[in-house]
Amino acid sequence: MAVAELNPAFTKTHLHSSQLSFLSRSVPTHQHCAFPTLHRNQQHARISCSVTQQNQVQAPAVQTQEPNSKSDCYGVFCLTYDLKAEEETKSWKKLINIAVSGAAGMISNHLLFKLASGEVFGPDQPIALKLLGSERSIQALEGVAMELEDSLFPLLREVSIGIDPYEVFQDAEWALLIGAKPRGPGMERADLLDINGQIFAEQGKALNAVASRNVKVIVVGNPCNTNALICMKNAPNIPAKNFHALTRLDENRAKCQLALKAGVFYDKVSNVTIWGNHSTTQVPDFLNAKIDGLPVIDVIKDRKWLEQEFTEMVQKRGGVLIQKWGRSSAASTAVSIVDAIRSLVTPTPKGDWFSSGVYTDGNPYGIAEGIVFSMPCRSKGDGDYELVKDVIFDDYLRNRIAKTEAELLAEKRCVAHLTGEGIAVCDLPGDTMLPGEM
Ligand SMILES: NC(=O)c1ccc[n+]([C@@H]2O[C@H](COP(=O)([O-])OP(=O)(O)OC[C@H]3O[C@@H](n4cnc5c(N)ncnc54)[C@H](O)[C@@H]3O)[C@@H](O)[C@H]2O)c1
Repeated sequence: MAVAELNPAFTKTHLHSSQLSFLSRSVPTHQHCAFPTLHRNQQHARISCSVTQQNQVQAPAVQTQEPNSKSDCYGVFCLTYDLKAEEETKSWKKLINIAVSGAAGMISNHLLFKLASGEVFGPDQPIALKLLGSERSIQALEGVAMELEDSLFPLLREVSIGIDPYEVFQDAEWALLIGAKPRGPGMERADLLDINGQIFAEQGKALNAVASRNVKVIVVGNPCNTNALICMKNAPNIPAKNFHALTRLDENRAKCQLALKAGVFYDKVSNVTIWGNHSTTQVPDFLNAKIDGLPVIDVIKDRKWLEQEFTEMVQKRGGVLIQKWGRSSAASTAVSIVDAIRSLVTPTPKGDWFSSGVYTDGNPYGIAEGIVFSMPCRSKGDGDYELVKDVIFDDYLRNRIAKTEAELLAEKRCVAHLTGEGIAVCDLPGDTMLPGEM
C-alpha cells in the first residue's frame, strides 16, 4: 500500500469550549499541532492523535481534562481521522517516540524532515517527534512545528515542543541530542566542556527519570564524545551501551576521500573506522579499510598521502567547509545521523562495520576504559551493536590512537565534577580542537 494513501482525511474537530478558553489563555500564539511546555509543570497543550497499539492505528482520542493536565490538544492533530483509514493502516508498526534536542537548529532543520518522511525508520513506522529547544529558540521551535504540520507526513502522528527535558523526553525511545552552545570568541575549550557538559548532565538526568528504559541516545552536540560520557554517567538506569557519540560524518568524509583518490565510486569503500575523539585528533583508519574488497593500502600505495594528506583532510574537513561557505555542515551531518540510526536498526552488511563513539568498558583493543571512543561496530539491526574483533593494528595506528585516547582522558578529567568522579582538573592538550575549527 502506498504511504500516500494513508494520509488521513479530516472530518471533524473535537475541541470543547473549555479547552479553547484554556488554550487562548495559556498558549495564545501556538496555532499548530505542538504542545509548548514552556516551564516544568506549567500548563501546556498536547497533540493526542496517535497509534496506540501494535499494528493498529486508532482515531485520535481528544481528551477533555482540566487545564492543569498535560493532555489538551489543538491544531491539526486534534482533528478526527477518517475511520476507514484504520483498516488500511493495520500493517503499520507501533508508534515510536523520538526526542530531538536543538530542534530549531540547522542540523535539525534537515534531520526532522527525513525522520518524518519515513526514510530513517521505514515506510511502515509511524513516529512521534518530541522537540526540545532552549528558551531563546522556543519561537523558532514553533515555526519548525508549523512546517512539519504543513508537510502532511502520513507517518508523523504526534509533534510536541518544549524546553523542559523532563517533559519532552517522556517515554523517548530514541534521543538525538543535537542542541549545544557553540564556542564563543575567546572561549577556552575547558569552558566549552563545562557549559555544554552541564546541558548534557541535565539531559542525562532527565532521560534517566522519564525516558524508555532502553532509549538509544545519539549525542551530536560538541564536544560530543565527552558530552555523551557526561549524559551516560547521569543516567545510571539506562544501559551504558545505549549511548553513542556521532562520528559517522567523519567516516563518511573518509570514505569519500579514499574513493576520490582511488578513482572509484564511494560505494566501493568499506570497513572504514574512525578511532577516538570527534576532534582533530581523530584517526581515520586506512589500515583496515577496503576498496572493492581489497585493503586500501594495496590499492592506494602512497602511504605518505594516507598518513598525512588524507588523515588531515578528514580531521579538518569541517573547518575548511566553514571557510568556504561561512556556515557549518548541517546537511551532511543530518545525513550522517540518519546513517547512524539506520546502522543500528538494519543488519550490518556481512563483513562490513560502521563507526560510532561508544563506551570503552570491555573493549578488545586495549583502549582505556571509562571513556566514549569511536570504534568499529556491527549490529544485527535490533538497535544494539557489538564491537568488531577482527581488526589489525600497526605502530602508526597504535600511536595515533594513543594520542586521541590521551585527549579524551584529559577531557574526562576536566568534567569530573559533572560525571560524579570528583574534582575537575583541566590539563587539556593545547591542540585540542573540533573538526569545525581551524
Ligand atoms: N558530531 C558531529 O559530527 C557534529 C557535526 C556538526 C555539528 N555538530 C555539533 O552539533 C551542534 C548543533 O549544531 P547546529 O549547526 O545545529 O547548531 P545551531 O546553533 O544551528 O543549533 C543549535 C540549537 O540548539 C539549541 N540549544 C542550545 N542549548 C540547548 C539546550 N540546552 N537544550 C536544547 N536546545 C538547545 C539552540 O537554541 C539552537 O537552536 C553543535 O554543537 C555542533 O558543534 C556535531
